[in-house]
Amino acid sequence: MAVDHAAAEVDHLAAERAAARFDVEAMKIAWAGSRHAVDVADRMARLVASDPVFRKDNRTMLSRKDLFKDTLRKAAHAWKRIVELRLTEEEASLLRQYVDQPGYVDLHWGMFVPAIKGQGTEEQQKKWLPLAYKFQIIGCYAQTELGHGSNVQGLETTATFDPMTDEFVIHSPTLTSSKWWPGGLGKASTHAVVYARLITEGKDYGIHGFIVQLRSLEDHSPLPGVTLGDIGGKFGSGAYNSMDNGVLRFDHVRIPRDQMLMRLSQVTREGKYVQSDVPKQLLYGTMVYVRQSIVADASKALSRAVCIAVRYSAIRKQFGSQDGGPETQVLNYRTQQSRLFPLLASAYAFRFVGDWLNWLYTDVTQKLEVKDYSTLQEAHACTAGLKAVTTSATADAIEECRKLCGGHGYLNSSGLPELFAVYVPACTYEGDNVVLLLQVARILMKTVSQLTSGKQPVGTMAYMGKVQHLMQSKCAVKTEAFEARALRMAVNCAQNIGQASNQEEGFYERSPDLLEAAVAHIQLIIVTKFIEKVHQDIPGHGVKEQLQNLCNVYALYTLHKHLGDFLATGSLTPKQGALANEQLGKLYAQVRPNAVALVDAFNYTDHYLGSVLGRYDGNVYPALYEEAWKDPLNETVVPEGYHEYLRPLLKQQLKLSRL
Ligand SMILES: CCCCC/C=C\C/C=C\C/C=C\C/C=C\C/C=C\C=C\C(=O)SCCNC(=O)CCNC(=O)[C@H](O)C(C)(C)COP(=O)(O)OP(=O)(O)OC[C@H]1O[C@@H](n2cnc3c(N)ncnc32)[C@H](O)[C@@H]1OP(=O)(O)O
Ligand SMILES: Cc1cc2nc3c(=O)[nH]c(=O)nc-3n(C[C@H](O)[C@H](O)[C@H](O)COP(=O)(O)OP(=O)(O)OC[C@H]3O[C@@H](n4cnc5c(N)ncnc54)[C@H](O)[C@@H]3O)c2cc1C
Repeated sequence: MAVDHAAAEVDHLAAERAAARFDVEAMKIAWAGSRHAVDVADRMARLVASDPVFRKDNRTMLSRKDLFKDTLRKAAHAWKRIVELRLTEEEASLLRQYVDQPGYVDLHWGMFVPAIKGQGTEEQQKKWLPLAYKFQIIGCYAQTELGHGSNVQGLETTATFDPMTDEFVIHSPTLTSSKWWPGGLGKASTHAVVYARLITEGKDYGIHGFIVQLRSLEDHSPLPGVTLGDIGGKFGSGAYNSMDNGVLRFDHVRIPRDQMLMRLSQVTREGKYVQSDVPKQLLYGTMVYVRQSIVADASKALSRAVCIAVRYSAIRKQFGSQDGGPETQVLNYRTQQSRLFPLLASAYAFRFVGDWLNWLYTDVTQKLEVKDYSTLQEAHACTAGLKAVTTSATADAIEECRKLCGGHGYLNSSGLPELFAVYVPACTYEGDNVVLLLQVARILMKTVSQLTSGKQPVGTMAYMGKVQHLMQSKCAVKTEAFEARALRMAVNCAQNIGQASNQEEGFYERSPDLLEAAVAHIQLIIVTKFIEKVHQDIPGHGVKEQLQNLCNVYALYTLHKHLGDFLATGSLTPKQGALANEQLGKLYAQVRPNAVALVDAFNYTDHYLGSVLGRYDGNVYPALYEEAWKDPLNETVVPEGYHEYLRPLLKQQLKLSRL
């Protein structure tokens, strides 16, 4: 008798859900932050999922041109819906998230507008922001050049003030000064915030931001002196190829003086350079803003991958039980759990540290408004470090989820290849992760060097003030071990650098160790913020217990993975390390019955997940089968090319065999 495997799989997920030991609806609130956040996200996700224009299941099969046009169409339709439905800023930004297709609007709202807000004077904001808010202009963020991305001070584009005409002359003096990479620049943007070296009265004052019009508002053609286009196809099918990352060159393009962003410094009518009393690092403010939002995005991308892998692992069965009973769900294999559950825990960890980082960013912004710059360094270290650690971990985790889904994970219809391809550049954009971790390391070294002078470190570095205690004690397996590991690694680096003939040389020589010290410091922050979260009042049956479990999984898994650091610094004994590993196995057993419900709590629609393996109803096999037939290759039974290339070959073989 034929067994309906599909129906059996569907029942499997229902059984998993019934076995969960906590209130999923309450967990949705803990994940999203509030009842309101759940409701509004739910509404926007469904709005997108039910609109045929936002269909995306065919995306990996489109040509680059069709994909780009599809992105323009989706962006225009999204804007139409936002206006028609009078959506709030919160709703509109969620709607764009669920459309889930990188495009020029991301840079317009995500960098162009924030750059003007952060670096423009009130007058400049009054002039430019209304135009941007109504999409009467489209903007991008043109910083990186062909020759320099990480080294912002090395950019070569010039903005030379001409006092005769009260204008800046924007120029690309070399090939390597061509702007290269800005998203939205290639085909869509009419304007850009361009970063260039300001030259006035014959002196180079370094990098500053300028608003430059690139294309005609009449017919979209490039303005005189402007050469621009797309930089070409990128990694993976679909994925980030919907974005028109661009190249841009200027040939002595003139802009009015008041298009220099003048909040941080000004050039007077006479050409005098005037520095405001604000730190010049505020020029990097837009990057800080985006880095904090990238941490929140890491938890979104990671939770999507984990949701797919957990649901599919509950459906997928391989090998029978020893007594010839039913086959085993792969989710029951201890190895599957030890690879998957730390990723599930990381998704929650990144979500909560992302919320905290958002709070920190808001707090710093408010302080800046009253000219309090005391937390600027903390904001830089936390955004740079958390961006680096969470994006690297997420990129690795998406690939691990693909492997956890076996062969089917490699199909585009699993959603994982595209998620990986679209996500991996997060390790590079908004600051290469190594470059950012070295920034954290510099701040750690500065903090260590100030310990002897009695200056008490603050914020996330405060634990370093307990130097006497942390350098000596053996630690119990909890936060203190993370503190001791991070501090001892930093102090070791500082001591080694101190022995070098000069500090810069020492830093350069020790940079691989410094990277690890920075990672240890950032992991301490993630663990600490997760612990703080679970100490809060969290309503809902069993929710707090589940989060406590996941917090322990995250901490112990991190400890297990970096046991070498803990042992080498004497922060733990080998026996404690072994006990921690034992405990981890027990925790996985507690996560197991709740795993499907824990990913349901992300509340993702099937449209947003975009994966036949991660479907909410678990009906994986019919969906995989159906999806295969949609491939353009299956439009004809006999493939195109048969008559040119297969038939002659086959005929020739036939003739040969007859000889
Ligand atoms: C199809 C399916 C869809 C699925 C979708 C799924 C998921 C999608 C997920 C995510 C997508 C989400 C968002 C996408 C977002 C973005 C992508 C698009 C755009 C990307 C844009 C960009 O990349 S823009 C360009 C970014 N460029 C960089 O980041 C450059 C990095 N370099 C630097 O920042 C600097 O050069 C530097 C910091 C490394 C060094 O600078 P320098 O001036 O040389 O400084 P010093 O090192 O000498 O330091 C001097 C002092 O300044 C302090 N400091 C440095 N930076 C800052 C700062 N930002 N804030 C405050 N202070 C800073 C530093 O500490 C020093 O201080 P001291 O003097 O006290 O020591
Ligand atoms: C998808 C995507 C979108 C982007 N969008 C934009 C945008 O909208 N606007 C924009 O302006 N830019 C954008 N960028 C550019 C991006 O910000 C840069 O690529 C990024 O900052 C890295 O700089 P780079 O390419 O110069 O790398 P490089 O610095 O050349 O890195 C190459 C290697 O050198 C290493 N390295 C560099 N410096 C050091 C150091 N001091 N110590 C040790 N190792 C080092 C790096 O770790 C890396 O391994 C985008 C990039 C991508 C991939």
